Amino acid sequence: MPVSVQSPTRARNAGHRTKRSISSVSASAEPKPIDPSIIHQPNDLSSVPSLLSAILTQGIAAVSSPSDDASRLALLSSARALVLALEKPRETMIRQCWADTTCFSALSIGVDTGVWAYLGRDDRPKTVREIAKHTGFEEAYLGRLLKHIAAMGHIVEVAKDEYRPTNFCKALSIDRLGVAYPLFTGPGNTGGVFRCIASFPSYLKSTNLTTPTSITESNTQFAFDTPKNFFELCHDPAYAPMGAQFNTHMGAYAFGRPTWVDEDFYPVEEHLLEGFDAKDEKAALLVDIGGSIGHDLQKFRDAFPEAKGRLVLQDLEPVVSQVKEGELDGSIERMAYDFLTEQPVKGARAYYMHSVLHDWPDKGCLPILENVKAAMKPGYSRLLVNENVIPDVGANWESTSLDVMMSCLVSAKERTKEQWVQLLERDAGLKITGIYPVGNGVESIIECELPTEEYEGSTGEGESSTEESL
Ligand SMILES: C[S@@+](CC[C@H](N)C(=O)[O-])C[C@H]1O[C@@H](n2cnc3c(N)ncnc32)[C@H](O)[C@@H]1O
Repeated sequence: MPVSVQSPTRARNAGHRTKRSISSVSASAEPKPIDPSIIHQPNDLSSVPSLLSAILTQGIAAVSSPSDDASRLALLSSARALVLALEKPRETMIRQCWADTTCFSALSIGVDTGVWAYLGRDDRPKTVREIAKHTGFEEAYLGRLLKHIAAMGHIVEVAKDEYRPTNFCKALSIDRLGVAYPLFTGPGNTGGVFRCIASFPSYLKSTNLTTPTSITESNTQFAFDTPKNFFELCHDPAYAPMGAQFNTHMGAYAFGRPTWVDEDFYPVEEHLLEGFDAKDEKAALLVDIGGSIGHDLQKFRDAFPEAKGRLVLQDLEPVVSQVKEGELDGSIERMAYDFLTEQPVKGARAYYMHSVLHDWPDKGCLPILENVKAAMKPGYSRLLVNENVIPDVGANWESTSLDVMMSCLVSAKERTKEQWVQLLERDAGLKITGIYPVGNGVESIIECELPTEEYEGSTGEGESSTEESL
């Protein structure tokens, strides 16, 4: 039975009501309750005509030049907006609360049990009976799960109890992509990353709705009732294989996205290769700090196979030991290293950190930056911070979701340009020499050096010609 809750303001004012006439109610009066009939109205019917016309134009551009990903992304954004505009609030709520969550669970079960690997191994439609036989599922229940996945559009129902894979379903059988699902649902009954997401509203209330900044009392510690932070938890054998899944997931995150070694992104040749001091054969060209299982260094090696100098992958021991022999180019050194301790590789041409500082609140970043600074050679070494620079207006959902995720898991954040200038220049005492963006929702390269004596502070304006798109 619905319970009517009187707001504290209304309760306080009730005794004075007789002193105020209805006509004296002004803009400052309490707003009227929302009319419940809006539940039956589409979310934003008025924007449908303009979205349809944008979709027509963007659709023609995307189809006529399939290699132009910007057109496809613009079309996708309008198509998503159209769905939301047409949906009624009840439909959005049921989709988000029932359909998306159960679909996620079913996808995760399918990854775990090899359903997608079997269905997606070729384009031939397969019966529920056949898939059940190959995966050990009870046929009747698998049929129910597949019906839901088909209703959500991820597989195609070609006949009763018979399905064809989509491109997405096939991709789920690739470990790097599929592993995100069991990472979020968690090993055993631990609840994985979802446990943190589910506890976040209560955690925020417990902190009086303030920005999460505590490294020792983050939402992960609250959710799992542990003193361990997210990364320590990942490496706790009780939660295996969460750590390995997380590292693999990080490799997939960058799948198909622009990378800093692409042409027209960061001037690798001019800023790193030229001027590299190759006289000392032990000289390091690039040190990837918190580099996970080496995907970024491998991309660098693929792009610059002839580049001289050491390429050093640094991460915590359980992470670097996850890299199997032959997985990375033989020239990439693996080094177990805790970045809260002294940096052992001195005077490298470049130190690189990708999605590392976003894991830490400002006060947690400072010791990490101090250790890099102490190893940098003045006038020679560069620090390349590969991170989102959130625009003040019009942020992309990939980066905003990551921002909330960071606050939820590790009390950290994605940063705006102003916040990067504050952290890297004013707090850590580095000099930002350029910010190189490549597109909204994709990490930029923030290039830093040790400040020279003449340096009197900078606005963080970079050399990049596309700086204004930040
Ligand atoms: C979000 S991941 C980014 C990984 C990689 N740079 C990338 O972009 O895919 C952060 C990395 O920092 C590593 N890390 C966390 N604490 C660390 C520490 N104290 N010392 C070294 N690495 C650490 C984690 O193991 C993880 O690989």
